[in-house]
Amino acid sequence: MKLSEVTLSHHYADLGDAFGTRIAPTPLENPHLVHVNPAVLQLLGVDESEADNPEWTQLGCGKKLFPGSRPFAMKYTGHQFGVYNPDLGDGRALLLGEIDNNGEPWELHLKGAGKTPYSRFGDGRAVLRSTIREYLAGEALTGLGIASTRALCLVGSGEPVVREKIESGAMLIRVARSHIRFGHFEHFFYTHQLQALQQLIEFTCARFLPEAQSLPASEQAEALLRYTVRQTAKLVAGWQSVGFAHGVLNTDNMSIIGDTFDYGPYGFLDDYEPGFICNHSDYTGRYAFDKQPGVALWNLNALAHALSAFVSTEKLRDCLEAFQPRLTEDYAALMRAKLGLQQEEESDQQLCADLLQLLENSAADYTLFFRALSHYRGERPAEALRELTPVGQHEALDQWLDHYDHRLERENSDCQQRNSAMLTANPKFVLRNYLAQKVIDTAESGDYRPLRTLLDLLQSPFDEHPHCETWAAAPPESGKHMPISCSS
Ligand SMILES: Nc1ncnc2c1ncn2[C@@H]1O[C@H](COP(=O)(O)OP(=O)(O)OP(=O)(O)O)[C@@H](O)[C@H]1O
Repeated sequence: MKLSEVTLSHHYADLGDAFGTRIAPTPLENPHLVHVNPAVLQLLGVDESEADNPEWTQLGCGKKLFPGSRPFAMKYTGHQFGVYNPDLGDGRALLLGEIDNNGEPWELHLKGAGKTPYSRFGDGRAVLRSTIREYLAGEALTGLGIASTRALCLVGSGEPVVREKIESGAMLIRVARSHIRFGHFEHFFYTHQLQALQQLIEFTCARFLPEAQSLPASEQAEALLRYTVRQTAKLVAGWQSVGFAHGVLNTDNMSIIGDTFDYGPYGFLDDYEPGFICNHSDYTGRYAFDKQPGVALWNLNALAHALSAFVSTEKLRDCLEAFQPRLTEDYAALMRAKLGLQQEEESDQQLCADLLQLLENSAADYTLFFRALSHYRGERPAEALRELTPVGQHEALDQWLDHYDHRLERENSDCQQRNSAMLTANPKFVLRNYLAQKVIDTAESGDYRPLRTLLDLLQSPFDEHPHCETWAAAPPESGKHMPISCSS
């Protein structure tokens, strides 16, 4: 379809006033188009050639609305760093409505759209730096096969926005099948609005669990929790396998359908460091990389608590108990693929744990090591792998490779086929923070070409892209552990 044929409909906003507030965006001053995402246009059923349509500037800066759009700030609450905050909601974003692509609805959400009743002390704005980070991350996770919200377009402006320093305001249109967070359910539970809570459960089930639609309320709520537990386990398994740390896993940043949601101070691992804390403001390491599975379960507990109005404690517990085994199974399958193992053996878990220990002891680059292992053909010395580990760890590396060789013998797989399969499981390009910062720096000086290059690489991170080797390199020491704060 052409851009001119797009009409938005409203299902969430039509649930009623208890769910949020209708409010128009506050347009950005002096807007200019930074990027339109052809891959997302395709998702929405809009012609890719429409990426060149000048209308995006006005649509993406809040000046012009899509036909049918009735912008809506959603009300939600949530637990932030373990503490319940009743005052949350879309404080700088608006649900514009949804596009139906052949029966598949996609919601459009304008981020940075100005103040709403839920802005508290905020200015309702987002800055170019943080919108670029969100734009890149959505493509990076999607490219790696991990569920994520994505961005349709990004608009910059000449509007000054005060953060730690003066930055420029920007807006992006976020696209997702749903913007419902755990915190939406918590809001209705903690304010004792049980009828609205039931409405929300019914709405979510109708969208994502049609088989549960005709069930009574209690069974719908239980089915929903089971579904979210499953989706969240799959999501976290994906994060842990690629070395992604979200940074702010508050319950208002947890999507009910298991998308990676709200990109703030996230980070991909450079050196393999399980305790990696990417959020500069996370003083206790609550959201450290290796804490994510436990925190996700904590958040699921908070969701379960919100559903306790309808579901018995025994049933809630039963749903939650499915999380750990599901996560372990999904993670093991992903790690087997990274190691080129097709069959499943009990000892694989140990083989994987030993490798991770070796990587940790070596402070080896997580992505580069697995990519190099994808080219391994049993050679000794394994030069490419040795280059990624310090001399003092070479003996341990050889020992691990001996075990790996034995395991591969039992697989009896063809080496070339294994290498090819591993190259589709171990990316060459990940969104390292120093790369994100590099394109932000150039974008802030008005040059968006590096941003476009990085987006292309992240959309096909398993391909070789031979002319882009520098984008695959490990960061210089100064590019590791960049202090990324929540400010956005
Ligand atoms: N500049 C701002 N102005 C107004 N409200 C804000 C601002 N920044 C954050 N908020 C609000 O503070 C709360 C927590 O913010 P958080 O950074 O988790 O979300 P966000 O990045 O603004 O949005 P989202 O979760 O939709 O991606 C949310 O209610 C959010 O709307």
